[in-house]
Order: sequence, then structure tokens, then C-alpha cells
Amino acid sequence: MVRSKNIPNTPRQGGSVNRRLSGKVVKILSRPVSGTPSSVSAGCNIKVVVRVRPPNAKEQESNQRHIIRFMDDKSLIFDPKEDEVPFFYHGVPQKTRDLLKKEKKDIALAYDRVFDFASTNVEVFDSSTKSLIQVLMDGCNCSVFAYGATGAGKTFTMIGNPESPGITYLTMEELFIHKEKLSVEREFELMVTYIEVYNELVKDLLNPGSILNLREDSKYGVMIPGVKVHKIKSPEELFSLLEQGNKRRTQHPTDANAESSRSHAVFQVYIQMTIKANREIRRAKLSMIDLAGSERGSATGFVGARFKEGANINKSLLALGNCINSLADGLRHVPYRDSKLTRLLKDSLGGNCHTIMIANVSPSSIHYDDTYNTLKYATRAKNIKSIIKKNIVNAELHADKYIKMVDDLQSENAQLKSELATLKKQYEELQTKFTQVSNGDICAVDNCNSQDAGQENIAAGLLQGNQELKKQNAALENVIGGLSTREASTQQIDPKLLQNYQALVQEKKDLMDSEFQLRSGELVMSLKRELKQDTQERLSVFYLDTPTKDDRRRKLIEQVQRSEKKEQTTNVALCQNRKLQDKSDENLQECLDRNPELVKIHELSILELEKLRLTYDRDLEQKRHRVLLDDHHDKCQLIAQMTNLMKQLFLSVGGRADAPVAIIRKYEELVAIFEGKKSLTWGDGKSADELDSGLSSTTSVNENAEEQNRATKRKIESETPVRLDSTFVCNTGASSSTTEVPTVLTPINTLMVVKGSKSPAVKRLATVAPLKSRFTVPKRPLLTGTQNHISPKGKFMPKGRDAYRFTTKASIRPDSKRELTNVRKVMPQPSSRPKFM
Ligand SMILES: Nc1ncnc2c1ncn2[C@@H]1O[C@H](COP(=O)(O)OP(=O)(O)OP(=O)(O)O)[C@@H](O)[C@H]1O
Repeated sequence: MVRSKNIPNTPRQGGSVNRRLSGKVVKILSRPVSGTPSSVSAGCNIKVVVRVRPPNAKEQESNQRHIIRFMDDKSLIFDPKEDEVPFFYHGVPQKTRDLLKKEKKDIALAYDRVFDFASTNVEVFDSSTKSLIQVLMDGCNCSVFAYGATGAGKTFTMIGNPESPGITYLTMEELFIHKEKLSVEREFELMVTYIEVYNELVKDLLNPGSILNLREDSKYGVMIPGVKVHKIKSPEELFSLLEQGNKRRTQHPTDANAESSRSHAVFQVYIQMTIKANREIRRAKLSMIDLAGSERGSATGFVGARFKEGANINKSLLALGNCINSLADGLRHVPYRDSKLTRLLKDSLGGNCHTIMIANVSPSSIHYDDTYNTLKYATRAKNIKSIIKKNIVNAELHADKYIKMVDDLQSENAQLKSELATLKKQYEELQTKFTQVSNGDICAVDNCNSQDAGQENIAAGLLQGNQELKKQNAALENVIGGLSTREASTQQIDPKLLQNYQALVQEKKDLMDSEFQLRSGELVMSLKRELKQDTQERLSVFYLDTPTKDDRRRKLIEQVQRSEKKEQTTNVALCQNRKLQDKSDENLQECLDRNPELVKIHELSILELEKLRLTYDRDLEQKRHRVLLDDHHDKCQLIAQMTNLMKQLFLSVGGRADAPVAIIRKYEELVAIFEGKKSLTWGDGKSADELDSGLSSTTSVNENAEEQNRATKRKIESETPVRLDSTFVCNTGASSSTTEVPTVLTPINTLMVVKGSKSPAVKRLATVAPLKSRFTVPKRPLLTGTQNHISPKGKFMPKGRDAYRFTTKASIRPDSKRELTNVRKVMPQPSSRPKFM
């Protein structure tokens, strides 16, 4: 199920925080990416547009089918059903379709805009990125990325050519028009960078040289230290820069595209606007990304180094796909760190950013899979929500306000702590109940539903608590983000020093983040290992060993060993991480000792780090809950299945004269436990365990126990008519009544199928059939409801062929099992007997 990210428009706590912060003195607090917004707009979805390029010469020549049908400017049908062309067989038109032909998917899809073959880059710009300019002017971040298979038209859309400039040119042109218009009231500063990510390496396209790294910056979000930033004053300057960069971009011809771009190109524009009237500063970042083509190895025709290059492209696009999926599902953890590309796009997807995704596809059936995948991604991306903040910075903050904010943060952290404690308590309760259920102390079948309801209540409570915490965290993050920026400016701290300090804090945060990832991996691994060990123990209970079971057990042991190894590796990594964190703490302390002016901002950082730690702890607790709840649910189901099976087995054993009393008692005791009774008192004062030694024989059973045995059997017997709807009853000629005498229920149909079928499932069933040795298994399977014969010697000789429709049990009178003479089928109306032979 696709869930959209639940981002509160006005968080419960955040609302008051924002009000507090947007008073007269503190007008704004925001940082572009994770900072506090001066105004937070409603969460809005990513805008997704699809552009279908015209079929190229090759596609036209090969006369391929079109797999896109345009419905209107917002919808299309992928792989449409064609008008029925009659299918002839031996010259005769058939009513049904040609089964050799793949059935058409015929999926109707809707997007924010669909561009057909005839659309131009100007039209694409008008309906997509043009509207972003006003958003940028308001101080919000925007990003546009083109996604699609190789040769689908991404570069044509983003960059274009001199005759038809792409949307990057057109957007920048529009930006300059706005700049001119607003130049009376605003001062503008525009800077651009142009980089490519090739084979997981970041390179500057405007200043070729060394490989660059990525870093997160509190001001502009994801930054690339060392990248050359170009200040531009006119569109012409920009165009020449873009041209230079494009020439340096890594390109290689592929089978699918003669000028295939083998790298992801990221063009970024940093805009700083100072409102002349009040010196308010607005910052915005525009990212325009031309992704490398997603592709199948076979489509490019590459081998060796080029194939590896393709694998890297796919790896980063896969990471992008995973991020899109996580964001669309509203998950808290989004795996941005899995590739350079996703790290770079961290603040372009979801977060504080207006994002437009342009999905480029080919209309030809040659690219069926590529087009289908791209459209699937595009559909998924529609669910991503972003929350837009204006990046407006103001410098005033009074000390008393600052103190109040610190107090607020402290009390909010205290609240987080108490919520975490509640979560931990709930977890312990859950764990206790879980252990009880695993040990069989709590009824797991009849009470299973109520148990589940209880657990679900807990889970619902947890989820609700989680939502509340999320809201509070969002508010807290906003406050902290804003505070850092403003406090820094209040104290007149040297910007370089502040930058260094923030880098140290960021380093600590990164380390905490990787610690969280490690701990969360370790947690899931260790929980799963414990559960696997449980399974292993469960398996060892079955003493009917078969090679398959041995094999399964061996595999389980190997899995457990592998998990243990992984846990060890994780532990080593955790140790290293802790050492690095200690080092990071020392560095921070050292920096603080040398620069006492950082004390106040450091107080905030500590709170921020504390909050981060609490959040991670809470997330881990929730993860643990989830795994245990899932397992608990599985176990409930397993117990239910086992109980059913046990009952059936018991019923088949229970009616036989040599049924051990201990087994009957164990069964009764178990039923009592399931009914919620603590124990059962037996007439002879002996429990099933005490009778265990006599399991293989009934000779030691006293009369009381025999009577008990018979009572139990009668009780079981009284349940059977309900199940007799299609049960074969084997009767003797000696008695006309079958109801008074206890009967044995045996899955004879299973037995009968055994010889007639090679199905492993049936063979497995046969191993548990208790009457195997007594009756001759027929050569041919039984047919439902047809005449069957059992000879006086007890041989089954069924007539008919289809055994699989014969799915019932037989009841056989135990006192006359050697004289079986006939079989009748008991229908819902007992009188309707089939003929006997
Ligand atoms: N809408 C369009 N109209 C006309 N021609 C187009 C259109 N889209 C793409 N083309 C042409 O198709 C070819 C491939 O397009 P393009 O290079 O943009 O693909 P791409 O998706 O960027 O591929 P790669 O990922 O391999 O770089 C080019 O020759 C381009 O001119």
C-alpha cells in the first residue's frame, strides 16, 4: 500500500514554537534545508511530468508497435489493448485471443502533465519549470530532474540544442527576466556550479581537476567543498558556462543512443536576494539534474569497463529508486547515503524543496521494459511529499529570548525522554507477553484474536505516540536549526570559526547517524538470529527425521552462524564508531575551550545532539517492537495450525483401542490450558507427565483411566458429525449402528492417493497416516462419491480416477475393523446412501 508522507502543516508543538519565534524581535529563523522556516507551506507532492519522445528512425524502420496511447494532457495508457484483430486457427476465426500472444497490460496512468511527440522544449518549460521562478524568488529551494532510460530524451529536454534550447536555458532566461524586474527592490547575487557524478566520483565540469567530496552545510544543504562557484551577471555568461561544461561531460555512444551521457550532470544555481527595504536576506537553490540513462546491459551492448560504468549508473539509480520508495512510503529513514547521487539529491527530494521530475520515455515497444519501469518510478514519485520552507534570514535575537528557548528545548527533550521511557516499558510488557505465548502459558488459538487485539492496541498506541513524537521532533528541529543560525550572528562569531564549529557538530551527527544504522542493523540481525534459533529448537522436536528436514536444519544452523559473523563485524564497526565519536567529542571540547564565545551555541548543539540520540533510541525501540510483533503474529498462526493438526492426529489415534492414556491426558491438559485453566485433576490423581512412561503401552492404565479415556473418545466422537458432510464411513455388516460405538477417523483418502500419485505433499501426508500398515493401499485413486468397495479382508478397492476431489476422512468401527464389508458415503442428509457393491 502506498502511503504518503505524513508531514504536519502546523505541528502541535511547532505551531507555538513558530509563533514564539516569529514575534517582533525574532522575525525569522530558517536555514535552507533543515532549518526553521519563516513560513512553512503545506506539504506538497513532487510534480511529475512524463515526456514521450517521437519514435526515432531505427524504431520507425523496424516498424515497432507503439506502447503509449495519449488520453489527454494528464493521462496515458501504457501498452494499450489494440482493436481486436481476428485470430485464425486452421482458417477459422477464433473467438478467444491468440494464447501465444502476450496479453496487453493496458494500464491507465495519470501525471501532472503528459507531453506527447509534438511537444517542444518551450512547451515543457511553460508547463513545468516556469512556475518555479516565483518559488525561487520567495526564497524556496527547487529542483528538476530528468529520469529515463538511455536515449529516452533526457538531455534533449534538459539541455536541448541551439535550435531548441532545453529547459535549463529557458529557466535561467526566465530567472534573469525576474531578476531585472525586481532589481529596484532587491539586490541579487547569482552563483552557479556544474558538476557530474561519474562512476561514483564527483567532478567539476567547469573546473576539471581533482575529485570532489560532498558535505552537508547548514546554509545551503548539501555542498561540494572545492567546487568552483561562478558568479554570473547575464544569461549569455551562463550559456557559455553550460556549453563548456557539456563538452566536458562523459559521453559514449551506446546501441540505444549515439551520444549517450554516461554521467549524472548537476547544474546548480545559488541565489541570494537582499530586500533593500528591510535588509531581509532570502536564499534559494535551484538544481537541474540530467541523470544518466537507466539501462539494461543488453540495451547498451557494452562489455568490460563500459559494462562496469553501466553497473555504476544502475547502482546509483537503484539507490535513487530506493529513496523514492522510502519517501513515497513516508519512512523516516531514507537511504540517501547509498550513493553519491542520492547524497547529492538529499535536499532535492522530499525535504524543503519544490521538485519536478521529468520522466522521459520512448513510445516504441523495443523499449517496453524501460518505459514500463520509468513510468512505474514516476507513479511512485507522485506520492513523495515535500514541505517547503522559505529561506529567510534575520539577525536579531535577544539574550532573554535565547534563555527561554534553551529552557523550552530542555523541557521538550525531557518530554522526549519520558516518551522513550514509556516506549521501553511497553516494550518490556510486550516482551513478557511474547515470552508467555512462546512458552504456551497463554492460550494461543482461541485467545489468539484477543491477544492480537491486545498487541494491536499496543502497536496502535505506539504508532500514535510515534506520530506525536515526530511532530514534536519536527518542531524541535525547526527551533534548533534557527537558533544555531541566529545565535551565531548575535554573538558576532567569526564566520570561519562558526563554519569550523558547525563542521565538527555535523561530523558528530554523521557519526551518530552511522552508529544508528549499525545498531539498527545489529538489532534486526540479532532478533532474527534469536528467532531462527527458536525455529531450530522447534525443528529438533520432530523426531521423524527426513533428509529434507536435516537439510533444512543444516541451512538454519548456517544462517545462524552467518548472522553471528555479521554481528561480530557490526560490533567491530560499532567499536570504531564509538572511538571516532569520542575523538569528535574531544575536538568539539577543544574548539570550545579555545573559543569561549561558542559556549551559547554549543549549549544548543548539545541539546540538538541529545534530541538526535533520543530520536534514534526511540526508533530502535520501535523497530524492535515491530520485529517482535511480526514474529508474535507468525507464532500465533503456527500454534493455531499445529493445534488443528494435533487435534486431527489425536482424533485418529484417540479412537483406537491401544490409544495411550497419557496422550489423551496431555491433549486434555493442553485444551484446558488453551481454555485458560491452570491444571486438570484426574480421577487417578496422575497427570499426563506421570503417565508418560506408559505411552507405548496401555497395560498399566487403571480402570478409572480407561473410563476417562472412553469419555474423552465419546466427547471427540460427538464432534465428528459436524465434519461428516463428505466423509466415508466404513461399516461392518455386523452392526447396523455406527453412532454408539467410538470410531477411528483416518485420512484414508490420503492413503489411497499415495500409490496413485507421486505428489511429494501426498507422500508426506502418508507418513503420518496411522493405518498404513493395516490396509492395502489401492493402486488407483478414489473418485468422489462413486462406488467403492472394501473386501472382507479389509482391502480397499475404489473405483474411479480423480483422487484430488476426494478430500475426506473415513470412520471405521474399531471393534470390527477386520470385517469391513462395505462403504457408504455420508451426505448432509444421512439417508442418501450411494449403492454398495
Ligand atoms: N522530444 C524530442 N524530439 C525530438 N528528438 C528527440 C526528442 N527527445 C530526444 N530526441 C532525440 O533522441 C536522441 C536521444 O536523446 P537524448 O540524448 O536526449 O537521450 P538521453 O535520455 O539523454 O540519453 P542518455 O541517457 O543515453 O544520455 C537524440 O538524438 C535527441 O535529439
